[in-house]
Amino acid sequence: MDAAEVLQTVLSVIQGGTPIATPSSATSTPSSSQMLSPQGGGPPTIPQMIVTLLSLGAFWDWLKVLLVGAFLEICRRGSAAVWEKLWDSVWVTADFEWDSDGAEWLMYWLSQQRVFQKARSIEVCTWYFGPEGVCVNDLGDSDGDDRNDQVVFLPSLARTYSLWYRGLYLTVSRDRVLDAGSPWKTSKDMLQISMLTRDSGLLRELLKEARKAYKAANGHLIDVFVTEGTENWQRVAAQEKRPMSSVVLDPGVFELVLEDARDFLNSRKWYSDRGIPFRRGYLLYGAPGAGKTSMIHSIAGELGLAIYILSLTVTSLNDNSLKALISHLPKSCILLMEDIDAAFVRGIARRDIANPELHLLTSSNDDGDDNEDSSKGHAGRDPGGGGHNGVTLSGLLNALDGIAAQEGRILFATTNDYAALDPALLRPGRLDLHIEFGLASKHQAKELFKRFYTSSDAPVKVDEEDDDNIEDDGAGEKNSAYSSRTVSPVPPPGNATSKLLAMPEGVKSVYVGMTCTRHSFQLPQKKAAALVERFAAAIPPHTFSMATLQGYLMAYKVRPYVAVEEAPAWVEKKMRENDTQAAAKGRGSPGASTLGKTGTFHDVDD
Ligand SMILES: Nc1ncnc2c1ncn2[C@@H]1O[C@H](COP(=O)(O)OP(=O)(O)OP(=O)(O)O)[C@@H](O)[C@H]1O
Repeated sequence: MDAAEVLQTVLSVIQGGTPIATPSSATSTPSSSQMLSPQGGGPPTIPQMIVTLLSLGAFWDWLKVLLVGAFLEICRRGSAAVWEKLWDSVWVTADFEWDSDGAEWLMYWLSQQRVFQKARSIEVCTWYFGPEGVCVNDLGDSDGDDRNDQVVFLPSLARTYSLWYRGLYLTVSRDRVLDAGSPWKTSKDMLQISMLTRDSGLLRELLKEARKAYKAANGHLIDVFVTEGTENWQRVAAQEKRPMSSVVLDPGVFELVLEDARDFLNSRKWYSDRGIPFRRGYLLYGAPGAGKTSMIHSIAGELGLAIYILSLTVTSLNDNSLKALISHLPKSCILLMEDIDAAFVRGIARRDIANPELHLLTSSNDDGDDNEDSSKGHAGRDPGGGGHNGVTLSGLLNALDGIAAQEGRILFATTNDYAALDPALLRPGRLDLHIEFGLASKHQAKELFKRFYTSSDAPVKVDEEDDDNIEDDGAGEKNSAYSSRTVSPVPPPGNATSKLLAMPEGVKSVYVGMTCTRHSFQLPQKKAAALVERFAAAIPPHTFSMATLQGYLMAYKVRPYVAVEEAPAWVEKKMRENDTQAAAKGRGSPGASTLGKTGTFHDVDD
């Protein structure tokens, strides 16, 4: 009986009929079909079929093939598993997403390794420098200052680099894999590092070393994050730390905030012992251009904290995403909400969108005292001229101090309009310390002047002798054609600075703003002291913002004498402008450049 016959028999049995007779079965002596047929001529029973199958020689051949195949497959899989186990036992491997911090540290570490510097296959990138640009190299033919000349060397895709670390064999590879988490089936790059050792602690050591080297290289920078999508943070920049001395405030203000924040960061246990949420909030309010943002930047540098900037006016933001964003903050960081009043005026919905019939947003889903706070003085305030997002005041309050709010974060909120803020937001626990920033005081004007002309990293050398040649009335400087608004089209000859500003004869100066030809100017101490006093005397206190004064001095970057000389005229002109503006707007009396009602400032420029 051949295989076709057996198959036919089996099929007919399955179909419940009698076996189909084949020509061979019709002619031959008792065939399989006959054997399978019960004596009564009905369909064969299952035991009969089994007996028949076992009696077939081909069946045993098939069985042998099957068993050998199964055995070989088991061996293959077993050996693969054993090999994998063996491999795992001698290698320690770690995978990093390409845009993760770990990958960044390792990339920096790798960029310092000779093997990588000498690698013969490498990806050269001229547009991606990484958020910190720490892996940036120049090609050796420039001083490296020009970003256009710089490149970054990345490991090539799907290539493995081998090197030695503390005498251990190490491989690094970069691969592109399918992003399992992405609904769009996008791919992502992964950095894999494997070390030939059984001690996973060594990989941790390597990571620590890479992080330390990276941080050391970044010691002068602070990380700045913004929201990515609506629930995640993305690092967008690493900015140079701003020296504390560059923010000129009245004595003690900067120190007060800095020490308070420092003290807070060191008091985690104190807070937890007393069951107080470990969070601190500062509100910096006052005149535009008074140094609020500058101070936050500088404090972040002093404390070594990253800044997370959250704009409440983003239209895609809602209560849930706000909560998610705040709960995704790291343990210690600065959360910056700039112009928080703008959120109230333009973006934030003061009605609870879940309960639109509520005219005033109450915090019944928050905690008790907000009810009372929220109802003070803000009823009927128009939520603003459109652009609403889904953030409600209670959503904001919850996000700031609800259960999910991150512990250890420092919140800095800034506003130019203190009165626009809801009292619920201002209460201790949310914004604990409110610091007012006024227009420039005499002290600030003096310090700003000193900062311009007496301290600089790369001063233009002016020795006493040269300096003495500059007449104190600034006549020498006056002709230097170095000014923001009055530029002589054809500068007087023989002046190095002026040459750079030279324009073809007959062509009028067409620009306003500041030109920059020399980096800085350094006055000798004794001259500086005298000029500082004269400058401060010319500037009326609490009349101009620091940004305005800075703008003025920028126009006289290398002409301190003229800056002092022309200050009274400039002040007069500015005051006049301001009066005209105030009169035009019909808001306030002439000279309304000074502090208005509490918390609201008007600068002559603003
Ligand atoms: N107190 C200050 N000391 C030094 N520079 C200052 C000071 N205030 C303002 N400036 C300068 O003015 C410019 C604007 O400052 P900054 O952005 O810090 O002001 P702000 O108070 O945050 O303004 P706004 O409320 O409009 O955001 C910056 O270039 C900064 O260097």
